[in-house]
Amino acid sequence: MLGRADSGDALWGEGVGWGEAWPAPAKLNLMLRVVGRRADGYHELQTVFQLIDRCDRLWIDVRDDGRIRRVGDLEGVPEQADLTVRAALALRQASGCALGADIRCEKHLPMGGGLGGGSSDAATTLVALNALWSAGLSEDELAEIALPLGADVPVFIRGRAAWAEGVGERLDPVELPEPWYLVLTPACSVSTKDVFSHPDLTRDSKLITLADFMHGDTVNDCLPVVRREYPEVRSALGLLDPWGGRLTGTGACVFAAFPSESEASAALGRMPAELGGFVARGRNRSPLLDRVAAQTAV
Ligand SMILES: C[C@@](CO)(OP(=O)(O)O)[C@H](O)COP(=O)(O)OP(=O)(O)OC[C@H]1O[C@@H](n2ccc(N)nc2=O)[C@H](O)[C@@H]1O
Ligand SMILES: Nc1ncnc2c1ncn2[C@@H]1O[C@H](COP(=O)(O)OP(=O)(O)O)[C@@H](O)[C@H]1O
Repeated sequence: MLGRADSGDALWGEGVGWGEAWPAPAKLNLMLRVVGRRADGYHELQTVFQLIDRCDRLWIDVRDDGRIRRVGDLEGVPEQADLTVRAALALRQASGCALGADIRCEKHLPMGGGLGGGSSDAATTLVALNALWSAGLSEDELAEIALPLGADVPVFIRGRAAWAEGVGERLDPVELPEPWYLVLTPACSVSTKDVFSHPDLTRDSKLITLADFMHGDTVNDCLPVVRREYPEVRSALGLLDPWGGRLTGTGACVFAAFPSESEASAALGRMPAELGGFVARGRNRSPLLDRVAAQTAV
């Protein structure tokens, strides 16, 4: 888990030189309703995704020998289970490309935090390799390959803040305010699978509209279960009470919105020193879209 003292904060914005890195931004779920369950066990959701300017960074070298390799380790994730490797294999299969890749991922996003880091790494790998291999797949085709890798991967392929339905594959871009967020990263990892299989999870929320959300309906149906099962999340949320703290996805991260960076930073400064957290800006457009445009212009 990365704390606030992390010197390698990966943000994007004015004056940030990306070099050869491919950004993989985090997301927040600004609300999340569980509105049904499909025959295959997956849950139907309504959610609003917004990107934030906190990113993992990937470096990818094309190989001529067709091998796909992860460079470096990721604690608890074997190479063949790594979503970057699985994404590259899926793209190679779908495109029939004979090339390979060495993939290095510099993690800045906590795993199992509800920030979608692994999903974003997978999406960035798909988008980057589609360009680097000149595979020529469309955005729709990439989104189709993305979904079996994880319900959250398509939104990172599209790279836009979105109103989402289904399991997250039906996406409508939305223009939202772009506040500053204080994100707290409790020292625990929440399993998405465990939350969705919990007997007490609400699974029949009524459908709402984008207008309802805009008027302040920001319920997260996973919250009661996560708050009960994970004391670290419960206490982090309590700390954000004065600013209306929310859970992102199935957690473990919690967040609150502020009108300015200085107010968000001041609130972070009031948090216990041992609790990890960071300040990031909400974004409606992913830096990945600019990075791929720069690549294809070369
Ligand atoms: C809940 C959300 C909201 O954005 O975020 P996270 O908190 O995980 O970041 C996502 O829908 C998560 O997407 P993702 O993390 O890609 O989940 P997946 O790997 O596809 O699913 C992990 C497991 O959770 C369950 N699952 C997931 C999504 C869903 N709509 N219904 C489910 O029942 C399934 O048991 C699945 O095997
Ligand atoms: N490159 C990767 N980065 C992060 N997690 C990965 C990666 N590859 C596989 N995983 C697995 O995916 C799980 C979910 O990761 P992540 O997307 O970061 O969390 P969340 O779905 O809660 O937002 C991790 O706990 C890990 O086991």
